[in-house]
Amino acid sequence: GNIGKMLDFYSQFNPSPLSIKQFIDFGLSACERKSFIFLRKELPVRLANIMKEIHLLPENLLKMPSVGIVNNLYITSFEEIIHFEKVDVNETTLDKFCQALIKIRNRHTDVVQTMAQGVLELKESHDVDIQTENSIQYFLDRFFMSRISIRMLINQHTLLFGGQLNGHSRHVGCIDPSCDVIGVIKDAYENARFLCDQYYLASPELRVKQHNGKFEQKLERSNEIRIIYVPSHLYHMLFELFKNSMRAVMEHHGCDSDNYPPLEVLLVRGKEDICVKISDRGGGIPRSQTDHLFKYMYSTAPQPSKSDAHTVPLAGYGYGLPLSRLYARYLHGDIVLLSCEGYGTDAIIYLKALSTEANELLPIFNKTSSKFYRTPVPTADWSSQCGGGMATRQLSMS
Ligand SMILES: N#Cc1c[nH]c2ncccc12
Repeated sequence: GNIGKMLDFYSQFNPSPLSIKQFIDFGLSACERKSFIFLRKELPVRLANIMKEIHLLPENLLKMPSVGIVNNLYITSFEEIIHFEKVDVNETTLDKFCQALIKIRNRHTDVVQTMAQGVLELKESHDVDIQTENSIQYFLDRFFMSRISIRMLINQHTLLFGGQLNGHSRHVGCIDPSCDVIGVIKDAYENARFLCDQYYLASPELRVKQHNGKFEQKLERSNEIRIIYVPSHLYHMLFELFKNSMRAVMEHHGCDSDNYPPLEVLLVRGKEDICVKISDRGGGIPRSQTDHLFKYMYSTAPQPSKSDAHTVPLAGYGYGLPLSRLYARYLHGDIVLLSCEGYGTDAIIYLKALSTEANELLPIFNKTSSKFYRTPVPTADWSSQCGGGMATRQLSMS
């Protein structure tokens, strides 16, 4: 129908990534009209790009009830936004636009859980082959990244122009131009520790060290490490990693031990990277398992209902790790897990040190992405099957 035509039209455009610097400069000049003109085009472009990709999903997932629900949410929101395409720019339409954005943000609050429910419905109703699993991993990374970016644009506009006064805060929308990384680390640790104490009646201590490679000579002003970043994203990543590290330490050292090895956090500012390394002595995991922690299919298990969620030890894995890695990658950072099975795990959050390099990383709907869903799993080009082959016989001849 008409929606189909509008989707085709807007999905022809590539999303326009913004840098943190552009978010800041735009926010400081704070012109609601310019923001409206940009968003009434950019939001439909980002929505249309990911909506077209939903229809490339493996048939079995696409027909799951929960995926249908999410698809309808996107159609409703897309229709509401393109309504502003032709309106005159005046006080009234600017206010209506803000209200529409808030309504859309609320409508999509539970989309992550609903998609996880869709994956669960698929796991419980079909066998899932490797190709389907690869397509789901590829899609959900792009789908959740697109959602992170759309919510970022909506938050900036509603925070800057939604009427709430900024008070004396120096924040520009949800961006802190001078984010105190150590402060966010301590906040996330204290809140994860609270959950840990509630469940295990104990928790590992925290040791924080920092090395500011930028100020080699000690005489520099302050060697505090501050970056231009989105504190809520940084908090989300740290809170998730601290929960998982604490759970590993408490499960590995048995609940009777009275002193647990502390979590050691190292914060380093380099020329290109800011690193936050969380090291735990929680016994680690085998190398073969590490990848699974970032897999949506592996991380999807019947989630405890809201009521008993707090009884599960710091809640399964869920999508916390894959989502945290997407938050890091959204502004060209990353999260890497390096485990030594039998000893412990290092989790490293990489952030861009330069705000000019911290650009949005956005999925693009095009031939390349479409082809990914159709390409069969490549035939093996490395072999490790032992026994029976000629090579083995030759070896036995020698
Ligand atoms: N994220 C994270 C983790 C941090 N430490 C861990 N130990 C076992 C399994 C996962 C983790």
